[in-house]
Amino acid sequence: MTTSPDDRPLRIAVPNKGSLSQAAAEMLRESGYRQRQDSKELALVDAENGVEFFYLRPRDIALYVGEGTLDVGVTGRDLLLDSGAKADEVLALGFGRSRFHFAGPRGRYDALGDLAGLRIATSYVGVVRRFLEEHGIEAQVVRLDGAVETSIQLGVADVIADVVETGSTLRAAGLEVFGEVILESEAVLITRGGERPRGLEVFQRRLEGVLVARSYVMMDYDIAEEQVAAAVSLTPGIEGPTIAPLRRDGWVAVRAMVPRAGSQRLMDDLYDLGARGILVTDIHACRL
Ligand SMILES: Nc1ncnc2c1ncn2[C@@H]1O[C@H](COP(=O)(O)OP(=O)(O)OP(=O)(O)O)[C@@H](O)[C@H]1O
Ligand SMILES: O=P(O)(O)OC[C@H]1O[C@H](OP(=O)(O)OP(=O)(O)O)[C@H](O)[C@@H]1O
Ligand SMILES: [Mg+2]
Repeated sequence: MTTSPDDRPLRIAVPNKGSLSQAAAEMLRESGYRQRQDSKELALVDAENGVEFFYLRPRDIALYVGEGTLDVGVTGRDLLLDSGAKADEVLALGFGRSRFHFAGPRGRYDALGDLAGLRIATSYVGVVRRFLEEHGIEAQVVRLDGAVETSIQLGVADVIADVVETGSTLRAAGLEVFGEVILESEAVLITRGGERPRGLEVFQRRLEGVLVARSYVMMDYDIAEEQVAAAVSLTPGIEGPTIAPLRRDGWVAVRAMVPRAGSQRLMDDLYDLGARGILVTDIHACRL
């Protein structure tokens, strides 16, 4: 049972809005937890699984967890770093990926050195100030809540530092990135610095199970015994493939988990080796 020392549920902060909220709820559902039906619900108890979810602004989540008010949370790595909260990343969750970049009017700037003395608009003041300090760059940081791309056109800033996913917002504003990537972000599971609250282990294992189930598939095929060694080297599985006898003499059935990426190519290679009846099925959940 996922409970804390005093037997209260594990208290989990989940994004209530924005880019991370839907994917976070989906991942939690796939992990077997109840999720809210209505986006107005602020909290939800899943007594059967010993957890309680609090739906909060992703930007605030690291603060709640850092203060110890909530045990764990799902937020963006960039938001965690920006907050300066005493919370640590314990698991990368593979969704909400983005890059954090400086950008300016197309063709005007091309290196970090160009930033000296400029006004930089951003919603991520903590991340930007730290970056400037680490690189010994003196520039003015202008804090905005959002739509930072428009700030240059309106004369509030010379450049911006913002989240870039597809790049289409930048293009539409006539901007382009320059300099190196400031950071690569994705949704992460966080806990209070150095702490492993009771109940975290089960919660984390469930999320890890979803990550594996998403990135692996189950592959089954039949093959002649003399080709088994070659085939198994292509599909070594996790602990080792299952090999079972077939009714057909001299043939066996092989079953192994393989990475989803490249699984079509693997099927081609197995077919060329003589494997037949090659089947790929999704994994819905697992514990390795
Ligand atoms: N296209 C994107 N735009 C903004 N944030 C993104 C995007 N893709 C991923 N993210 C990540 O989502 C997190 C920001 O979430 P947040 O909900 O605060 O912003 P938002 O999606 O801009 O929401 P809002 O509707 O409040 O503007 C960050 O971790 C960020 O890296
Ligand atoms: O590279 P893209 O795929 O275009 O995505 C990045 C854009 O999306 C976010 O803005 P959002 O729509 O959240 O608006 P906001 O700036 O008001 O938060 C982010 O701040 C960028 O502007
Ligand atoms: Mg936004």
